[in-house]
Amino acid sequence: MSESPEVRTVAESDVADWVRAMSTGFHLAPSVGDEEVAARRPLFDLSRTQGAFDRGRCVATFRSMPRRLTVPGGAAVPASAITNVSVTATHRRRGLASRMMAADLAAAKERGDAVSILVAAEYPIYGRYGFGPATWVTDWEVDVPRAALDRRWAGPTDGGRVDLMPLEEVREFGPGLHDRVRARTVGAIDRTPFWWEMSTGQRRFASQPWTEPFAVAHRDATGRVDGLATYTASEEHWPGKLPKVDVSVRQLIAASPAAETALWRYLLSLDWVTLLKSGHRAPDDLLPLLLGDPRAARTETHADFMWLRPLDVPAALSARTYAGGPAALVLDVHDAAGLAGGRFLLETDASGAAACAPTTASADLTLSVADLGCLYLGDESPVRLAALGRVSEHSSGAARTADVLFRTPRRPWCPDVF
Ligand SMILES: CC(=O)SCCNC(=O)CCNC(=O)[C@H](O)C(C)(C)COP(=O)(O)OP(=O)(O)OC[C@H]1O[C@@H](n2cnc3c(N)ncnc32)[C@H](O)[C@@H]1OP(=O)(O)O
Repeated sequence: MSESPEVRTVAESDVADWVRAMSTGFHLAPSVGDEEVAARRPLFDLSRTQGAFDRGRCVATFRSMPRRLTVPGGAAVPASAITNVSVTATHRRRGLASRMMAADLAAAKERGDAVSILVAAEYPIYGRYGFGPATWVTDWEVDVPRAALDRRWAGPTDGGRVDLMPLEEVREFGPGLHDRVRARTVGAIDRTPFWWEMSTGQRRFASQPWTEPFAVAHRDATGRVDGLATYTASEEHWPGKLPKVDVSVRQLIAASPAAETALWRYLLSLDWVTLLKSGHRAPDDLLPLLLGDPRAARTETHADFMWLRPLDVPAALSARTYAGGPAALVLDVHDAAGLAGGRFLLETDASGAAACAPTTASADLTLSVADLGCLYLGDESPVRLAALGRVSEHSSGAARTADVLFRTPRRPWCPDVF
């Protein structure tokens, strides 16, 4: 075997080769034009962008970005969001991804990030690095004619209204609305100006063909924008003279159930539309139960989505709120990488607030840092993990106590691919 490639942060002069390597690793294209490199360049913080170089050529890519992650109770914790992890096929399974991951996690820990997050391309990759699936997604396809909804729907009847909106206005209203939605959505992350420019066509990548979406906003009775949906429609077909159009939702965010309901009703009442593709939603999204016949919403995808790795257990656990307090629980967290493990006392009060600090008291529960990642946003059940043998109970009923404390009434949801 040839000598081991050099793993390091990239310099400005490496960027084009790094983008080419990432494009190769993701099977996008073997070469990348200057225009595409320039379009992607604002995304990279070079101090957080790593590459592996073999004889001067980039063969592996990895970068991370600062994000704020909403946790139960509405606080946002500093998160290191990992993306663009790729190793060229000729260099796989030699530990390159592991070396870049170790360097990035150590830097995130050093910076004081509470957690690292990522969207896993494949389930088996990231558990070994201490990540566990913290949010899941469901995509539905609604057979609209079978949805048993009144097709005479003509807009909200509670004083709200639904209006189509040009994309310039989406850029104006979207960020403020998203901040409100994010504060009430456990698992959501902040969106950058770049995100809004990409999603509204102001910035484009040559490799990604652009279709301008329709945008529709919901305003409450006071006229304030409190919901936004963007969507595209397929070409229409007329089999047997019956109109047939698919609508694909790109995003649907809402700051109230009324806005969310009105936007789904609008989409489900579009004339000619026979199929509505929801895109990635929380598994307990309102959508199926808004239908007269929820079976008309067929689950197209149900899968893990955002994976989370605790880096600072006391900071992460004391940032969120808990149900059923006051309570105390000692967690023994195992972390093979030596970044976040230890024994911690979690104490919650009746308001849901918590303190968490290292302790020498005996443990109630033992679990891996990856399984703490599964529990952190409230999605997974400690009782279920105990049944699987992944959480060990040392005091009777401790898993059940943890279940009451950690789980949330609604499931966490990260609306964005990153
Ligand atoms: C957040 C994101 O960016 S997700 C995108 C991830 N990228 C992709 O899926 C693109 C295609 N795949 C790749 O580029 C590479 O295969 C990667 C990045 C997934 C892995 O890179 P490698 O350098 O081969 O990983 P590395 O050699 O460090 O492997 C470490 C361990 O993970 C295992 N592993 C790596 N990838 C996979 C996989 N896809 N499925 C199962 N196990 C895997 C290896 O077998 C190895 O196991 P071991 O420690 O028991 O020997």
